[in-house]
Amino acid sequence: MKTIGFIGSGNMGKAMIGGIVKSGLLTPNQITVSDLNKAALESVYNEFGVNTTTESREVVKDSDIIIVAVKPNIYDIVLEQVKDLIDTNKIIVTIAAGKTISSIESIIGSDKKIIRTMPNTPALVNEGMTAICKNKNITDEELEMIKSIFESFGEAEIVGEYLIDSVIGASGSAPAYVFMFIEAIADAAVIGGMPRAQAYKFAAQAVMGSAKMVIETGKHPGELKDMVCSPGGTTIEAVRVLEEEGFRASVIKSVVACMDKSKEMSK
Ligand SMILES: NC(=O)C1=CN([C@@H]2O[C@H](COP(=O)(O)OP(=O)(O)OC[C@H]3O[C@@H](n4cnc5c(N)ncnc54)[C@H](OP(=O)(O)O)[C@@H]3O)[C@@H](O)[C@H]2O)C=CC1
Ligand SMILES: O=C(O)[C@@H]1CCC=N1
Repeated sequence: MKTIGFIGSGNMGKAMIGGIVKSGLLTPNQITVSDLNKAALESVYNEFGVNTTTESREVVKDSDIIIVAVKPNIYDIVLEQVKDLIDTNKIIVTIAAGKTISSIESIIGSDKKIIRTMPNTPALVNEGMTAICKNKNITDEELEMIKSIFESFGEAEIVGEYLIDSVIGASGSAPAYVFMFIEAIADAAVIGGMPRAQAYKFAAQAVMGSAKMVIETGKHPGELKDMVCSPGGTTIEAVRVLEEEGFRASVIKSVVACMDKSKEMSK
């Protein structure tokens, strides 16, 4: 495996660095990370032992694959600062919402190798979900190699770039809504007298187990829901109130708002 560099080691950069190091796909000395935030840099050094620098240009010089993990609004600034060091052998990997392949090509050149991805923070615990797309300069072997990096901390699928807005709605941003769901279930359990830490454990394990059932049984989520609802029982009462309160409609509306924002950021 080649050397990897990260520009930015915040929430998403750190989750990916942690995922790669814990998987053993690369050793920490094959990874170089830059960040302007010294605390963030210290944190990845202390936890994962990777090489660190405050200079993005060092990252580009030292790495075959460069993952740009800064906020979308400073992507262009960072790329402008390093573009003269990007040759036609290096692979630039983006993870930002709203940064299309053509917008990156317009900064670093359409002759460069570019991969656009959308990962999510569960990468930190080896349960990431990443969508990957590429520009015309990436070979099939390179695409597979990049996919294997993302598979080192979860699942990865190659998609057409037109699907990226849906990916952000379904997996990139989704952990936030799932955490809110877990928090709300736990709040209710606390109302019932359960200690908070125990409530998070019960709610989170129920969400994880349910997700696993969807993936492993292949059954329709509605069928799995029906299996929990005993006639005249407790669950159907919760389902009745969720429907009255517009639970599914509000989730759909929220995810569509997320996708719309992604489209707007891509203009
Ligand atoms: N968070 C998530 O769940 C996901 C995020 N993404 C994408 O990942 C990208 C990063 O998001 P996120 O990790 O949440 O953001 P963070 O703000 O947590 O991380 C970005 C890091 O980059 C640092 N930074 C700022 N400017 C520079 C620079 N010029 N050179 C090097 N480092 C710099 C920031 O420092 P400082 O704090 O001082 O600004 C910060 O530590 C975004 O583009 C986002 O769209 C994609 C999927 C999921
Ligand atoms: O909120 C955001 O814009 C980023 C993209 C997906 C998750 N976080």
